[in-house]
Amino acid sequence: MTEQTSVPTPWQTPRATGPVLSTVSLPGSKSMTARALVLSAAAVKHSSLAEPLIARDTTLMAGALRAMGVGVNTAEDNLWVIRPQPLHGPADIDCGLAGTVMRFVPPLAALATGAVRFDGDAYARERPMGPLLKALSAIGVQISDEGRGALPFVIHGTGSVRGGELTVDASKTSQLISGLLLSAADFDRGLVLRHIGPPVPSAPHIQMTIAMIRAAGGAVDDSRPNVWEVEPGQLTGRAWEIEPDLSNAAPFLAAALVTGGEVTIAGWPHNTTQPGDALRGLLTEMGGECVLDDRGLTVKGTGRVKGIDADLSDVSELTPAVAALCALADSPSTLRGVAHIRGHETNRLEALATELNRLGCKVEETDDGLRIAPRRLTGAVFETYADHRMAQAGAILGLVVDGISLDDVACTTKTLSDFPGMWTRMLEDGS
Ligand SMILES: O=C(O)C1=C[C@@H](OP(=O)(O)O)[C@@H](O)[C@H](O)C1
Ligand SMILES: C=C(OP(=O)(O)O)C(=O)O
Repeated sequence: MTEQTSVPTPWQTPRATGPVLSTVSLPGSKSMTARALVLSAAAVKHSSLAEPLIARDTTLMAGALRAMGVGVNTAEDNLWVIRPQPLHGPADIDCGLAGTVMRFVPPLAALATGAVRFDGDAYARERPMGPLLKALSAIGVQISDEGRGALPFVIHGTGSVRGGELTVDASKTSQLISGLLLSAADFDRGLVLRHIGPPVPSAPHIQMTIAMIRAAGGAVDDSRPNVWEVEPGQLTGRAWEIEPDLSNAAPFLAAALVTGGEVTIAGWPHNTTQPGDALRGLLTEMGGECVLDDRGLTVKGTGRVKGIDADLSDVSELTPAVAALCALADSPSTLRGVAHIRGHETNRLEALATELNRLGCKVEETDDGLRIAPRRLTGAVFETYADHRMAQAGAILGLVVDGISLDDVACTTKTLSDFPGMWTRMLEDGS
């Protein structure tokens, strides 16, 4: 595994000295790696993951499965091998700050025998878990959470889950739907899951879940709006090929936009369920020129960024990078549809407003997003709130604003093992 480049704290983000010209290879998708691991653990035969993401979130996911008895061999960086075993407690699961671990593992743990205890980082205890715990209780799973509806909690598995009809409110996170669907083929009656409430965010991530369950041999009916049905049945093991993480492409492509450079992300898939694919449209609207060809996705900027009015509900994890671009744009922007990112790694709307305002931008939080009026920015410490995407947003700004430093860049290991090294190498390639 690549080690994180040793960097001082605070980290002075590097300033671009000219247009950034680089080709970047990104590690595997966090979301696909997490799903492939869970589906492999629930399968009847062994599976492999080619080019998995090796970063904190996926290492914690591998650890969670191992703790319940699954054979997870990560000795080869580019080929992990998963051997399913009967799931059992007692087990302690560290969720870190990973939404995927805290939402995808509890339904699987409910299929184990014994007690499986979940906890995580300080802020993980603030992230929305109540609706998932309520949903699991409603299908017969015994949970001790002392009424908190949050981490820490214990799932007392009996080796089977009834499943059947279930109604949830997944407006706070799509991961509630994905987590339940990923284990539902192993529930006695499968699952008929119905969402009632404000719209579910991050719809492409649900499509990714469905596509991957089908690829593992599961039967999913998603023909009715807000209803997902998984038939009970056995999942097969398979060879998963993990695509590059397109959400992590955001800061690198943004570098082309703000410096008038040209950045290629190698191996960009031509067909994908990853929400990061929407960067092509977003960055075009913001003034870039995007070309998808055999080399990958190339974004060329002019150095001039246009403000946008955009509903980011499908691609909410891109909000910090897009907000950084908006702060550097030549016209105001409105970002909508992302109220729920107040429950991401930190309250991202509040954090973005605070940090961008600290640099001199004029940012207002709305009910479901941000209004951003660009101003001349001046350098300061950009606080990351342990959030990898806040750190990436700060790094984008630091390319063109003197004197920006991040209080903590190590938080980027959540989804990239060496963001500072990759960022510095991108600038060394040509700028
Ligand atoms: O299922 C997934 O892999 C994810 C779903 C989304 O969560 P929300 O629905 O909470 O936004 C996304 O923001 C997160 O980074 C990854
Ligand atoms: C929201 C995110 O992560 P998580 O999977 O922890 O929810 C993210 O990576 O932007």
